[in-house]
Amino acid sequence: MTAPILHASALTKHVGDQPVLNALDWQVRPGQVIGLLGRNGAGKSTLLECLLGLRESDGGNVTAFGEAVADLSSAARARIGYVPQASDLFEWMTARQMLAYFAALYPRWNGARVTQLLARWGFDAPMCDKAISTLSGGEKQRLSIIRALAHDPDLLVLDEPVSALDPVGRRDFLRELVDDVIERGTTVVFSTHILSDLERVAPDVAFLKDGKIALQGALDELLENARRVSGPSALLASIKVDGELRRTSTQDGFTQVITSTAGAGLQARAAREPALRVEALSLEDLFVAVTQ
Ligand SMILES: Nc1ncnc2c1ncn2[C@@H]1O[C@H](COP(=O)(O)OP(=O)(O)OP(=O)(O)O)[C@@H](O)[C@H]1O
Repeated sequence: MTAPILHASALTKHVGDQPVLNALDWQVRPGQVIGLLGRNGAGKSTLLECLLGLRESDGGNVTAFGEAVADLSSAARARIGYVPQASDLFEWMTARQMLAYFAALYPRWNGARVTQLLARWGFDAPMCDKAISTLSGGEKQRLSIIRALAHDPDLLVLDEPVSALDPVGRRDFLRELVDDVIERGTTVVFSTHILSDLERVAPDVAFLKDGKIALQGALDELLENARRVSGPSALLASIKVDGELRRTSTQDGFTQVITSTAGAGLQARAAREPALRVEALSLEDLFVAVTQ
């Protein structure tokens, strides 16, 4: 098996007294495209920052391209593109000046791609010469994405990359991600709350919950196998449900179980027990079941 591009083991991080990452283990392999999901405050940004060595962890090990992220070489850094949740652009510069600054820093800089993206994403000459501080939130987010893609990174990490984009901007970004970035084999990790976007681009999803990756897998397999099983509590108490993620019972004797891996046995049992219902889940159902 190929070596992981990102590898976290027993990664622990507190913010103040609050534990955010709790002995988290995670591997991202070359060419994977993973959507990172979790509730607000689950620690997605903290995790992405720790994975890139932008935030010091309290314990555990993290490597990127086989190197400890706390001491990442400039060659490894040059292989990473990162779009943070909050803008870290040089607000006092113009877009043109900032991109020229980064072009001089990176050994691999795809000027043709930058020109093409600027033109496609509405950065005409006057906009390229405006101070970044005067750009709108969505314009800054597009510029941040262009900067992250400009050096043809092998690993692209995006923290809610479309949060400030309008529907046209989102569609353009997703098209770029699918048709170009993913097509060339770039490894991508991105957090998002927009599940429909994720269903369009990410073959794999990972759910962050209680400081750990609670569930990860190929999105189509998860959706194919996850089920809501419901029926009388007495009946469900007698059934072993593999891959159980969540079980809730009402006072009037009704139980609902969410499972990530409904097997053929459960389906066969449901066919024999009219009181037992087995239903497919949407990604939103699965998100609620895993992260609540
Ligand atoms: N600089 C900080 N000061 C205080 N608390 C912080 C700081 N950064 C993060 N936290 C806390 O750490 C926890 C994880 O935050 P983080 O931003 O990583 O979550 P998230 O999953 O990215 O959230 P969201 O989906 O809302 O962006 C939250 O409870 C947050 O309040």
